[in-house]
Order: sequence, then structure tokens, then C-alpha cells
Amino acid sequence: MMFLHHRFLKGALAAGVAAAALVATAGAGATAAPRAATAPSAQSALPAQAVPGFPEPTPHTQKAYDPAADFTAKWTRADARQIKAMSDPTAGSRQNSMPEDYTAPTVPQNFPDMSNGKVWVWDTWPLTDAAAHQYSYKGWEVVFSLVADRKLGFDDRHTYAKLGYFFRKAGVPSSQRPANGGWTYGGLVFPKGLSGKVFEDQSFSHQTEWSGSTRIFKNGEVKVFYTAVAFYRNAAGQDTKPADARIMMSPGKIFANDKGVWFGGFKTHNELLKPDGKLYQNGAQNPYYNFRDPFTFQDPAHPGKTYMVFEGNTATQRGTRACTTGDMGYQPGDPYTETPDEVMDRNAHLQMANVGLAVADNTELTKWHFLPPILSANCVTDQTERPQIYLKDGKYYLFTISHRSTFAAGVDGPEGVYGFVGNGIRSDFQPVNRGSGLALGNPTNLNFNQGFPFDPDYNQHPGAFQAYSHYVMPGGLVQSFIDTIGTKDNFRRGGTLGPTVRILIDGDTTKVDRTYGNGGLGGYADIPADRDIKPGQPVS
Ligand SMILES: OC[C@H]1O[C@@](CO)(OC[C@@]2(O[C@H]3O[C@H](CO)[C@@H](O)[C@H](O)[C@H]3O)O[C@H](CO)[C@@H](O)[C@@H]2O)[C@@H](O)[C@@H]1O
Repeated sequence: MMFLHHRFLKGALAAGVAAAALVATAGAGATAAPRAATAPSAQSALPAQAVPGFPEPTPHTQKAYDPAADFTAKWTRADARQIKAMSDPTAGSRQNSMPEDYTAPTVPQNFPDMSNGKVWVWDTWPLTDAAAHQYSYKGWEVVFSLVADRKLGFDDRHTYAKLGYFFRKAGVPSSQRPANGGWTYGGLVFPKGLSGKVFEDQSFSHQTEWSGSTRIFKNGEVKVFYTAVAFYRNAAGQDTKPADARIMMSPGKIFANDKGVWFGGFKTHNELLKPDGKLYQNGAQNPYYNFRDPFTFQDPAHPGKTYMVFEGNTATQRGTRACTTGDMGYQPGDPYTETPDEVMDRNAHLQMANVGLAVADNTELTKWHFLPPILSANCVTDQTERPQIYLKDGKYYLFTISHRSTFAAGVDGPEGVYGFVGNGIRSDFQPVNRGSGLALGNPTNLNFNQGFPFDPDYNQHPGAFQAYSHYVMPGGLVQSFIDTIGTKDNFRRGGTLGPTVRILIDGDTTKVDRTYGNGGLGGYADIPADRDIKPGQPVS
């Protein structure tokens, strides 16, 4: 069965009404901020060739700071412009095509379904310890996924999302697994009704569980970190989110026998954090604020402490003209520069993403406090989603995902993974790959000069929306879910995990490994554990 994809709808509607379509989507529960509240996108009115030349990326020192310090690295507009600089065939490009090194191979439309039609599946993460080692438990690999009933349209899934899990036998080579990865759907993780108790106003029309990470400790103890979101029906019959999202933690236990895996506990749901309006924007400041996707970890440089990165926004009132010269990031002599006022006149200041940092105040991980954000993308993009800290060769990588539609006026990039490298969890992070930040994008027929939103060339590539919500695993393996494959006249929605790909991470570069799997495409839903744990065994 095919569902009409809202992206293609927007593409067909063209720029004049696209902003209205975005507002409508947001009213139905989306948190992607429209670029302009009332007017059509300012960027669509730009001349076809708005960029006469390219700036250099902003220099970033990668210097490390104390995690509690008040230093926030910037992903600047000059940095983000490198995405175009390395892909535009006409404009003195560094590369003369969208570089294959940062582009995922195209996924075919005849993909298998990992849940065999039971549920829609999207954001997914493995069972790990605080160092991101992926554990099997008594010989079973386990993953956690946002799931929703297949009776819903795929784009309605966010409003009804719950946390589910899958398991499969560990230690089987990908080539010997069934095409869909061989996972068994275990059902929902939490007992019904508990994750929504945190909201003072219980009159929500529905309440959802968003992403997330799950950590394993000794004796089969697990802690699930997730985002609680409540939707309230307004007089016009739309679902809105007046209550701030909460970052939550619920402790439970994993059990397994030779037949499979199940969980107990999850009776207590602890509220850890809600946006404070000082470091992290809240709903009173912006109805389209983003606050979610906790990822917890320990930093070898700060033993005994547990940290969390999460998706946030700069804490200004929506519409505040808060972007600075530093957010632009241009250097003296750059052939192309913009002033903050120029870009804010085009509403770029409605896109104010950051990556947040918090630290636990107790060993039970039930009490936390905010630290200043580690990265801001003011006037660059509105969403830096599902951030994760990834340690390799003594470097600290910050990976995050971003939609094309959330880039600010005048900057652009494909759906995919963006990466930043530094020397600590708080660092002057340098965007990877020619200073752009693009680590792994969906394949596109990019023509960045046609303006937002959804230029026809972009949408004509069947892979432009093939994958989202990537998660970078040990060994550079990257898993993601399939969103839509095809063009507007012939497409198939996903709702299942796509083929795992591998990126080679080396210093400030990443590169798609096309020798991995079949031309770079590994097994579908292939999330291999790299450690096995028995009950009672300490987890490193
Ligand atoms: O389901 C919520 C979790 O999913 C994440 C990452 O996948 O957020 C994705 C996000 O985008 C989806 O909705 C958009 C608008 O409806 C749509 O344009 C996009 O294609 C979808 O992937 O979901 C929220 C809510 O709709 C939106 O703000 C995000 O961009 C993750 O961050 C959430 O925990």
C-alpha cells in the first residue's frame, strides 16, 4: 500500500504555498520550524545565482574546554556553505560534483521489511554501555526502535510513537541472515500509560515516547533514556504541544532464555530535564522548539561522571534577531560574505539549533543539571537531532542528523549525518570534510540554486529521502531507517531499517566505504553487537 508523501505534496505545490504547508504540518505535531510564519520562503525569491563565490570554512581550533565551561562551538554559515562549494559544478567548485565520499549509495525500492508488516519502525538504537559498546545479552542482539501501528499513515507516526524492541541471535554473519535482518519483534518496552504520567495536565489526546538511548549495567539492569511528549487537541481539532517535552529515564531489567528476550521493571519514570528557557529554548519561547533525543556517555577524561548530549535550540524568544558575526563565520578577504542583518532579513534566525550537554548529579542517574550547549547552528539549521559522542583515535566526534528542510535561508544540505571533530566533549569542534560538516548525505540531484523548498531536481533523485535518523556504530557502521524511495510518481514508504553502510573515519574526514557489502550497501537492519554479556558480569 502506498501513502502520499508530504514532501512530494510540498514539491508539487511549489514555493508560494509551501510555507503554509509547513505551518500546517507543524500544527499536526511537527517541531520543524517554518522559515517564515506568514510569508512564503524568502529564499525562494532569491535570484537563481545568489552566490558569486565561496568563502573559506571558518577556522576551528579543536581546542578542548572543561565540560562545564561557557564555550559553545559554532557551525557557521561559512562552514555550511562548503556543502555547496564542494558540490556545485558551475561555481568554481572544489570537487565538481556531489562527492561520492560523503554520499550514501542508492537503496533499491524492493527493500525487505524487518517487522514483517507488524509496525512502522524508525529511530533505532542498540543496547550499549556508557562507552557505546554494543552488547548482546545471553547470545541475543537487542535494538530499541520507535514504532507505530501500521494502520496509521506513515507521517502520522510521530504523534503515536511508542518504544518497541527487537531481538535476534548474535554471532551470525550478515550474509547468512534473512534479507530483513532476521529480527523478532518483542513488543512495547514500557507498561501502558506510565511514560505520560509526568505531565501535570493529563487531558492530552495522546502521549508519545521519542528517542532515546538504552544503557546496560551489571546484573541485567538497564536504563532507558527517552523523550516524553504530550499532544493536546485544540479547538480547531489540531494536535499541539503546549507542555514542554521532558527527557526521562526509566530503570528496568533484561531477561533472556533460549526462546528470546523480554524486559521487567520500567515502573518508575524519572523526569530528568525539561527546557529551562535560559540555555535551552522552551515552548513558551517558540511553539516549534526542539528538545529531545538524550544520548548518555562517560568521558574517559572525566572518570566517574556521566554526561548526556541532546537536541535543543538556542534559548531566545522566536523571532529574536540573535545571530551574530560569529555565527556567519566569514574571514577577511572571503569572496562571499553576509552580515547577520542580511540573513536575518531573510528569516534565517528562525533556525537556531544547538546540541545540549547535561551531567548527572547522582550514580542512579535520576538527577541531572544542564551545562551550556556544546554546539550551536544559529542561522544555519533548526534541528541537530539524535546527537551522539563517538570516540576514535583520541578524538571526540559529535555526530548529529539534520533534515534538508530545516536549513536556514541561503544554506542547504542533504538529509543525513553531520559530523564535528574535537579534542574533548566541549571543544572548538571542526566540521568534518572540507569544513562543511557533511559526513553522510542521501544521494541527490542537488541544484542548490533553485531555492527552498524541495527543488524539483532534488526530488527527482529516488534516493533523496531514502534514509534518515542515522546512528553511527563501532567500526564506522551506520544504520538508519528508510523513509521514502522513489520519485513523486513512483515511490514506496519505508518504516523499516535500511541497509547498514560503513564510513571510514580518519581525523577530520569521513568517507563512504564502497567496498563494504554490495557496492557499499550492507545487510538490512544489520546492527551487530561487538560484546556479549552474561548476568553478573560487570559491564566495562
Ligand atoms: O519521531 C520523533 C523522533 O524522530 C526524530 C528523528 O527521526 O525527529 C524527526 C522529526 O521529523 C519527522 O517529522 C517531520 C515533520 O512531520 C518530517 O518532515 C520528517 O520527515 C520526519 O522525519 O520528527 C519530529 C516531529 O515530527 C520533527 O520535528 C523532526 O524533524 C527524533 O528527533 C525524534 O525523537
